[in-house]
Amino acid sequence: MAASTFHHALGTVKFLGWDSSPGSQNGISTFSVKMVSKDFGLDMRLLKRGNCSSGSCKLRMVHALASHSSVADPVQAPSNQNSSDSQKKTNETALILIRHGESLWNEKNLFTGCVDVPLTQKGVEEAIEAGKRISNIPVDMIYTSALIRAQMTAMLAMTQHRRKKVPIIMHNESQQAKAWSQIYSGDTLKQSIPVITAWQLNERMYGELQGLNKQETADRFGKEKVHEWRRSYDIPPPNGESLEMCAERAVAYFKEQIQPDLLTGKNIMIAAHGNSLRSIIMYLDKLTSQEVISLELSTGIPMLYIFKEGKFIRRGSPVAPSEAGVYAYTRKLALYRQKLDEMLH
Ligand SMILES: O=C(O)[C@@H](CO)OP(=O)(O)O
Repeated sequence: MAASTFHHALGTVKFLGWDSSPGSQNGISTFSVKMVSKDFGLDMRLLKRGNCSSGSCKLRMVHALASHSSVADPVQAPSNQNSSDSQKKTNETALILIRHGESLWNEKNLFTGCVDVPLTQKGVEEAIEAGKRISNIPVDMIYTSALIRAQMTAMLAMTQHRRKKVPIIMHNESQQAKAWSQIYSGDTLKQSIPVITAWQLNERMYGELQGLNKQETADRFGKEKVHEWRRSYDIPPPNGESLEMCAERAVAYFKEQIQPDLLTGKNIMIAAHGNSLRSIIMYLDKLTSQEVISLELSTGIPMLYIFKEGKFIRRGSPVAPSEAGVYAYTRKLALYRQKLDEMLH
């Protein structure tokens, strides 16, 4: 069979030739292909049923060695699968934002910023509770900051998800880290959720306020001054980042890395911080620099958006995993939940 290109629900794939040992499992022949799609990259092995000579056969991915891997979730709404025009049909996806649970420095009322502080016991419980609230919402990819409090929150929340996929942190910091963390089972990969960590989603850098007590700082510099440092849009704390500076990197990252994933039909969760999320919400909700001043985010409360036809529709925070309104809101969420119910009962 000559080299040729196929269109598959996962992207365009280029046939490279037969696998060196074209085995046969239950009548299924294997061959190797190279994904052309920039979203998947690298080599992927596909299975094809029956005779391959026609070139019009259906492909099913079983094995991927992609660094930025993603796999079709078998518990997706039917309209999400098996069609080359799935790009058109998957233009409605879920975006979940979660501010991390309470950290040890939140508890002590200290400015934290980019200092890497873990969760308190209460923060652990908040993350678990957040996970319960989103346990029926599909998650294909997770983005977190580089800080442990956001990563703990994402991981603890996912322990509650009914789909029971395993969140796996991608290590792309070096070729070796990437090579050493490869997964060699297609089935295992299908049960995994890639977790991308990015410093751009970190909390705003609080400069010389980091480690200082918020109350003592207010007593020393005045309540108004400290409020200006904490909540104004463009006034930075001493040697730190203003919200505007934080937005420059966090919103740029969202637009360049996360939004393209939403556009290709992936459901995404972002676990990050008070101010990096405030800047992203400012972009999603088109808030002015005046409006964002009064936006406050509680720890461990998930917020749901639906991304549809290029627009972000704020759905609010699911009050409980059983909240009917959230799942009835789109046909896809309702179908996803129904499929989970069928699978788990
Ligand atoms: O200390 C911090 O890093 C942040 C978030 O906890 O505080 P603030 O609410 O002042 O932005």
